Amino acid sequence: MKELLQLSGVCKQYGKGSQTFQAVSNVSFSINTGETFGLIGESGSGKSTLGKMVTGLDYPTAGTILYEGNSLWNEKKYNRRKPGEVQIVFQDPQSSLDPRMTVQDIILEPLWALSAEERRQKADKERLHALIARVGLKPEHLPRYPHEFSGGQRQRIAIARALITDPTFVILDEPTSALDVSVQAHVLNLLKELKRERGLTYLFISHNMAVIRYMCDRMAVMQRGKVVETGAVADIFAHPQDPYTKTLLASLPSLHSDSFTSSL
Ligand SMILES: Nc1ncnc2c1ncn2[C@@H]1O[C@H](COP(=O)(O)OP(=O)(O)OP(=O)(O)O)[C@@H](O)[C@H]1O
Repeated sequence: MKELLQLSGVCKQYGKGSQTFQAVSNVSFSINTGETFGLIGESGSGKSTLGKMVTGLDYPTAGTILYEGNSLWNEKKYNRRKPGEVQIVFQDPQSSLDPRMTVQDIILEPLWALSAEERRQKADKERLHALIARVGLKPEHLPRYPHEFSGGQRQRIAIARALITDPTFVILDEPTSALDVSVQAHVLNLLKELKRERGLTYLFISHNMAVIRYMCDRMAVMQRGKVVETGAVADIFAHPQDPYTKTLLASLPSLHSDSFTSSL
C-alpha cells in the first residue's frame, strides 16, 4: 500500500522558557492512500494538535511530516503544494461555521486558495448543487445562515465545504461528537459513502472506540501526547497491548448498549 502521510518523531511544544508544555511527543505513524486511520485518546492527549499540524494550522517544533514524500513544513512555513488537497472538518459546526456568512459563501470559501481558473470551474452552479444534494442539502438552503440549521445539517454544510476543492485527504476531527446519537450514525454513513465514491483518505479523530471501530481500518492510540499503540483496528480490538488501550476497550460494553451502536 502506498503511504500518503508519514509522521516521524513529531513534537509540539507550546510556550517558552520555564512555561513550556509538550502537547505532542515524538509521534510516528503512516497513513496509506485510501484508508481511514483512526486517532483515539482522552481529552488533551494531543489529537487535534496533530490534525492542525497536518492541515497547516500549527507547526511542529520537531520531527517531519511528509505528504506524498514531500515535507509539509519548512520550519514554520507550510508548503502548500496543491491548495485544497488537504481539508479538515471540525467537531463543533456551531463554532466552525462563520455565522455572518451564507451557506453558499461558507461552502465556496476554500476555493479562494485556488487559482482563478480552478475557482471558476469548481464554483460552477451545477457542480455546487450536485455537491450539496449529495450531502443532503437543498438549493434553497444556500442563501440561508448557519443558525437556521440543525447540528446535523450544519455538519453536512461543513462536509460540503471540505469537499468543494476535491481534496484527496480529509481530517475529520471528532466530526460527530457534538451531534445527537441518532444523527451521528447518518453523518458517519455519509462520510463512509463519500470516501468510497471519491477515493478519499481520512484521518479520523475521536475519543469513542465504537465510532473508531465502525469507521477505521488502522488506528493509533494517544495518551498524554504520545502514541502508545498502533495497528489494524481488528487486531487492537482483539489483542490490545497497552494498558491504556485496555482501559479504553473496557469502557466499550456500555457503548454497545447505547443507541449509537444500535442505530448503525
Ligand atoms: N495554542 C495552545 N497553547 C497552549 N497549549 C495548547 C494549545 N493548543 C492546545 N494546547 C494544549 O495541548 C494539549 C493537547 O490539546 P489537543 O487539543 O491537541 O488535545 P485533544 O486530544 O485533541 O483533546 P480534545 O479531545 O479535548 O480536543 C492540551 O493540554 C491543550 O490544552
